[in-house]
Amino acid sequence: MARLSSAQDYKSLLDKYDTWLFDCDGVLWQGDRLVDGVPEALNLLRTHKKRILFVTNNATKSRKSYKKKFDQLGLEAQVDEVFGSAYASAVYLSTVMKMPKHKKVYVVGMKGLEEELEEEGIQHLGGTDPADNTLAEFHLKDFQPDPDVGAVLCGLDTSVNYTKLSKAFTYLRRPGVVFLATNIDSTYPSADGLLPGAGAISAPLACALGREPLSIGKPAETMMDCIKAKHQFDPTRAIMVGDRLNTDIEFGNRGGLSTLLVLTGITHESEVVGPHASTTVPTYFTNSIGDLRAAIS
Ligand SMILES: O=C(O)[C@H](O)[C@H](O)COP(=O)(O)O
Ligand SMILES: [Mg+2]
Repeated sequence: MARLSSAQDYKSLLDKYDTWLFDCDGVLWQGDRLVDGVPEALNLLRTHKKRILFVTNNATKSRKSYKKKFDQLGLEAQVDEVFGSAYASAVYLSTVMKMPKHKKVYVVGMKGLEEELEEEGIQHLGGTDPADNTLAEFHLKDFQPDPDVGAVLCGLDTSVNYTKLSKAFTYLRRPGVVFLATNIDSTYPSADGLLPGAGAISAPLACALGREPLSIGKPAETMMDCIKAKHQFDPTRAIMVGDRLNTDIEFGNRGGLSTLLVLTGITHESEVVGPHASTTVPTYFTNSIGDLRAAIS
């Protein structure tokens, strides 16, 4: 593992890698606050004709709504450069699980997840339905489960409540209903600090059921398969830039890519160097992707 520091270090990255995969939360931004130097770093890569892909476990937005966020933040991005765990989950349901068209997904999650399911022609319930977004007492005797629900899909849901968890739990106790999570990140790096992540949304169901969900997002191969279905690239000349060791860096390492860990999100330097360092090791690490500006001649 190498700590990047000199301008030559960053210039050599430009020479070595043609394809750059960027995690979003904690790398490009924290919440809606852009990390300093990101526009210049991305523009530098565009100028050098590098292929750029955005690979996020955040399932609150669809690819189209991510494109709006990029536009609002003044960052160049195309919809087909964005791969979110909401999209990967919808593709998994339609092309890997091949869920029959009459079957439905009960969603514990937000609008972005529903939008991606709709794009893939998958029926869904729950999610942002006002009837499920309530703090009213849940009465099991009054609940008529939809017999066509074939899967429960959990993503980051800032409006999670006991009604949603109870409906999801009831569905998941039925034979053959699949338990899926867009991702199981433990925490979410907001602009003002850490908040519970998507993993904290599916954890209550895993506890109640005594079984874990199948997680689709990084570091799972499903996300890499989703990317490679649209973009062919040489992993030996590709680099994954991320802020979380057990998702981004593990994802890149498993895929045979080089990896660059940045310290603008979840991971602290003490987890990378020193006696308590993680066994998941990046190829390189640096403070911020904004440091890439040193390569601007
Ligand atoms: O809890 C979550 O869903 C994650 O913390 C978050 O959204 C991760 O997004 P990423 O860092 O993969 O862009
Ligand atoms: Mg991140």
